[in-house]
Amino acid sequence: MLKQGVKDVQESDFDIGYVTGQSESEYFQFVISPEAVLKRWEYITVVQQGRSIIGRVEKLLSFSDLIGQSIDFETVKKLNSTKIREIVDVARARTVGSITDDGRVLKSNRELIRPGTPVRRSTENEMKTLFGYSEDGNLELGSLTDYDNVRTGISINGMRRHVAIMAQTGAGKSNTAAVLIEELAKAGATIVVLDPHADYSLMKASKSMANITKVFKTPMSTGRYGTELNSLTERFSLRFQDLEEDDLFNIMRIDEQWTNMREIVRRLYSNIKGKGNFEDFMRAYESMPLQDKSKIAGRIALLKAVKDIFTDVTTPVESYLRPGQLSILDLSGLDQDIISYFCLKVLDEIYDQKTSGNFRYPVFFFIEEAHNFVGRETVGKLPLLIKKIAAEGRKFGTFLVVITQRPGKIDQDVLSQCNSQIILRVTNPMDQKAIEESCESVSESIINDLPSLNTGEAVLVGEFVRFPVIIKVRRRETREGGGDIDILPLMKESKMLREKATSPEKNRDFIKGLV
Ligand SMILES: Nc1ncnc2c1ncn2[C@@H]1O[C@H](COP(=O)(O)OP(=O)(O)OP(=O)(O)O)[C@@H](O)[C@H]1O
Repeated sequence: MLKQGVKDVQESDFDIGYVTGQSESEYFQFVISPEAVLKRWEYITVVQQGRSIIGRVEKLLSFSDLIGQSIDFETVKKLNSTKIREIVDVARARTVGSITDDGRVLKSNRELIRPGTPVRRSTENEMKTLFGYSEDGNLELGSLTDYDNVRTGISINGMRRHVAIMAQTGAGKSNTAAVLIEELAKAGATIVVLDPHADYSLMKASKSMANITKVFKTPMSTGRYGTELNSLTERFSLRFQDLEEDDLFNIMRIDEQWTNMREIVRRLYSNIKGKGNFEDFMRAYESMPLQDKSKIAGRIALLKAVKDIFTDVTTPVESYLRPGQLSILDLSGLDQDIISYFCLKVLDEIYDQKTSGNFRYPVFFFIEEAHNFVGRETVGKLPLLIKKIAAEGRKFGTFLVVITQRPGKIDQDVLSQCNSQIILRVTNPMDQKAIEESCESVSESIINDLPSLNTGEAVLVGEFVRFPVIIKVRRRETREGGGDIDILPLMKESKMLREKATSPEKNRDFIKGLV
């Protein structure tokens, strides 16, 4: 940014303010030069004993002694027409870190910042030193907000802990998760994505990812695939005779209290288990006494509705767990019980491979809509397994990336096991509270920033960054599966169809038909 009237000189060369009032090592305030235009979240520097201390502007205030709260309209008008200028602009900044004169980066500042110390805008180089991205051991996620040239990211080593991606709907969660998947995949990670709305399946359609991606879907998938991609997907299937009784109860939604129903199904299945397929099961059902048949008829209908997912083989773990492979499980079109059953199978098989040492490479599980898999009140084997992975998984090189639009609804133990967070816009106070309570490194000031983030802007906090930082996440390179629909042209089209259908000619024809 150039100072007015001074050509070719960066404004960062000038003092734009002076530290005033009471300051601490973490916070300080400064009076702003009337010529300077400063925005929230800009970075500023004070130099003390050869060390550059970088701060982030968190609050901007403007004061006037003359134009006080009870002043009337006419007086303000008169004052405005005079040359009297006594307004004072003040900024409050939080220190982020400091850079020593030999270029070392220090995480915190322990020195007092004295009143009267000059303040200047931070230079791009200082920003790059503090937040910059270097090829080695980093994943580039975007650039520093308002500093497009400062590419920034997270440390791969920081990914040795679980990560939470949280945002309200439409704030850019899926795009952020896709960027993280792309970056991890480039670095050679083995990734498994549980994708309830087929938001990620189109990653397979991108040149850069096509060879390393496998999309598994069921015949019930409602994902928006093109014909060319459809042929590249693989079928995910289950062998009916491999189901446990509990699995069958879950699929047929027979809760524990329905003991009679459970007993009938148990009897029916005990003759088939391990041997007979879905058709055998249905034949056995048809030959049951009418009294028993009618008791479970509704539940049989539920099972019939998902019969297409059953074949004679269960998709083997080797097909979705391969070094460096991105496996996307398209779970669209299935209801939550079946989704949970599928995911339990997949996670259980993979975790088994990891804990037994059969698969050496780090595995990242991306769980979209995680509050539906491991909610505060969700019970069952799947939430138990996810909680186990959250508690112990990292010892075996198994890492979770939980993605949710309802942080307040996800199991709080799982959330608190995530040592790094990517938080996009969140305005719901309950969700903000849940984030603040479960995430150690999230401060009140970060929570206050969340509602004002633009789409795609994210706060990164925790183990994978040196300092909490607000970035603009880059757009995903791969195609979106579930982005916002452009409704305007569709509404125009439906209006046209409506007009056509209700045109005077149509009406005339209709009335003619009546007489
Ligand atoms: N970093 C970004 N820059 C520009 N546009 C973005 C960015 N991230 C997301 N968008 C756009 O914002 C819209 C919503 O993004 P996205 O689907 O990622 O949000 P979401 O939080 O996952 O929403 P939902 O909960 O509805 O799935 C999309 O149209 C997407 O293209």
